[in-house]
Amino acid sequence: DLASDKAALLSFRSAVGRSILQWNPSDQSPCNWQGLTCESSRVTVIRLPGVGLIGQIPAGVLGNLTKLRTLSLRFNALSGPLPSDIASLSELRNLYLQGNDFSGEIPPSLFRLSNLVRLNLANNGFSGEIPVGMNNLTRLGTLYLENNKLSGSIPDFNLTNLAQFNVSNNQLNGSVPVKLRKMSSNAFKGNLGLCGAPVLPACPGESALPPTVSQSPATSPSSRGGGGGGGKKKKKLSGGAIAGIAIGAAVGFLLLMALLILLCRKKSSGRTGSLDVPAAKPHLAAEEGAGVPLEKEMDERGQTSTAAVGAAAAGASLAGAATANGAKKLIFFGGAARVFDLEDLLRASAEVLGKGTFGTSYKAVLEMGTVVAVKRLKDVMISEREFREKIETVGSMDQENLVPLRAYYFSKDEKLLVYDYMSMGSLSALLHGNRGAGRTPLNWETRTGIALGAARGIEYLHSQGSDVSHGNIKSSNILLTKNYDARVSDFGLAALVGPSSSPNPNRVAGYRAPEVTDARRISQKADVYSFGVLLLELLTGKAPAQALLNEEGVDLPRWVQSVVREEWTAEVFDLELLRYQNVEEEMVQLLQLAIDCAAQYPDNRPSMSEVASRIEEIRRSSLRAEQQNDGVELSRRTDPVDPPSAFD
Ligand SMILES: Nc1ncnc2c1ncn2[C@@H]1O[C@H](COP(=O)(O)OP(=O)(O)OP(=O)(O)O)[C@@H](O)[C@H]1O
Repeated sequence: DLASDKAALLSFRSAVGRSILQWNPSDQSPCNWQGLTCESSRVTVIRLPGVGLIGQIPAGVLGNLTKLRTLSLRFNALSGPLPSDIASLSELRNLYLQGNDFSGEIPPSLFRLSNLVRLNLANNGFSGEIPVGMNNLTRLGTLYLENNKLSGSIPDFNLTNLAQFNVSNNQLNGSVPVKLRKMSSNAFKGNLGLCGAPVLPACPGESALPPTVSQSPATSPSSRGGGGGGGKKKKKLSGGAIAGIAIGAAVGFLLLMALLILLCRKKSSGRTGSLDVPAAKPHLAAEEGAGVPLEKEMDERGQTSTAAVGAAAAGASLAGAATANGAKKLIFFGGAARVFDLEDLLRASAEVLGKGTFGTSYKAVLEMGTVVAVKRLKDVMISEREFREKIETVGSMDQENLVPLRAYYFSKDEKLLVYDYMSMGSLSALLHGNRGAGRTPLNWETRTGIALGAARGIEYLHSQGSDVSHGNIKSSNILLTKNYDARVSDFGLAALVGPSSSPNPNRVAGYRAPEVTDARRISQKADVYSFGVLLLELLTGKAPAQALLNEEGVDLPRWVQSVVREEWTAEVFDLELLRYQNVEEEMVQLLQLAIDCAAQYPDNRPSMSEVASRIEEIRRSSLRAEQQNDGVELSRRTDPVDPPSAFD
């Protein structure tokens, strides 16, 4: 009953939180104590993330809280073994203990908790093997065990609901069970002895083995200690054979990569360039011939000479760009200074930025050092007059959160759009591009600033008329200046191109509102939905379904709603945001706004101006929270230097 819950909590407090938890023992009920939730006069939720709990949880304490459904003690300094009486918490659904100093084995009794849905033991010092008993947790959807000292092989899990899984940075070895190989490759990295999953080395003799048989440590590619254990002598591979297999596999892999790169280069020398560009730094034409002058490519139109292919690999080109027939000129918008002409543009060296719905985008570095982004449109079916009319409308849109269209070129064969080059790339690249060690985390202030900028850009577009919408809001269309100011790109282009170029359903699937069945029938409310998904992406750090090439994404609105329904709101946030404890309230407010935007029925979604003012208010309130808590560091990144712009 509640009295025994209270007694257990007080024992817990005196063991690990005496000076931290301001729980008043003379209160009759513990239900109003910090971090607790009660239901039907029992404690059902303990949520004490990052409050400074320290020490060992004694046995016989937590086990008394028999109605507990959620226990979150993440990011504290709890140590020692996990008490085995946790097994008495038969109603427990969510156990979050990541970011502590727990040690010892994962207690097998944990696997009696058959209601467990989420188990996060990451970033601790757990050792020993992952118990096979995990298979009893049939409802388990999340299992995070990364950054521990777990050894042995991964048991052959048969958990049908498991959607989130990570065992990276342990000491595991052997073959990754077949059912887990669909998980992201990041889930297994940092375990020198694992094989079989994407990116990991292939398991030696894999094809000869039944796919679910785990490799013994002695046969894993990097087994330590010479494979002495086991005692089974038959067919044991010699050290030489293992080395041979490993070298063979490595050489094979390198050859495959070389072949792929060659294919990609061939592709990028074609008329329309290629998406598959190496992540090359900008090249000036003068620099060791790394970039290809556009003009040269123009002369060689249609021909894929070896020289062009080779050069295009380092600095791709606007191959086959405009036939500069003298009469045609670059048309500049507004008051933009005509600092270069078509000739300059064609002589610039170019690098493919990517291939999108409307064509291929290039970064072009002009001889005078000016950098611009050039979009080469494909499938423009409308007449020249119509094109000029429509592009004039796009060019006249002038708002600080839009990527300005500076100029265009129109000829029968070629349509080019010239934009300011955004040096920090897209929000998509920033969020998902480099999750490795060298990554600078994106702080709360920067994220909300980007959200606000993007919202204002879209709000401006919507203010141009009730039938004006963007139609393709997604994180790769939110570009960033050197100060991380957001600029919306790709607006107004849908009207220029033919039906075959309407946004590829697969590439926008994760952002598309449920009512949009024809990608060309877009609306302002559909933009709001896409923006809601973008907010969820900013908050969770997860990519929406199909937003990233080669990587699975998440149906963000559905996922977030399911987590929030289970009162686990705090768990949706990107780990990088968890350090900003003082703005938790604002994070939840922004999450609520995202959910409102992604409402199923268009009429229930707010307008973009309401969205922008709600973000503004959230930012104001974060600022107040920050000022009250000036111990928390919310410093901005060091600003990198932009290349010179022609239009500053
Ligand atoms: N002005 C620009 N400055 C810097 N990078 C840009 C610029 N315009 C586009 N890019 C980058 O070039 C790449 C290709 O962009 P593009 O707009 O052609 O396609 P997309 O945004 O990937 O897809 P879609 O056309 O479906 O929106 C993207 O990574 C984008 O971030």
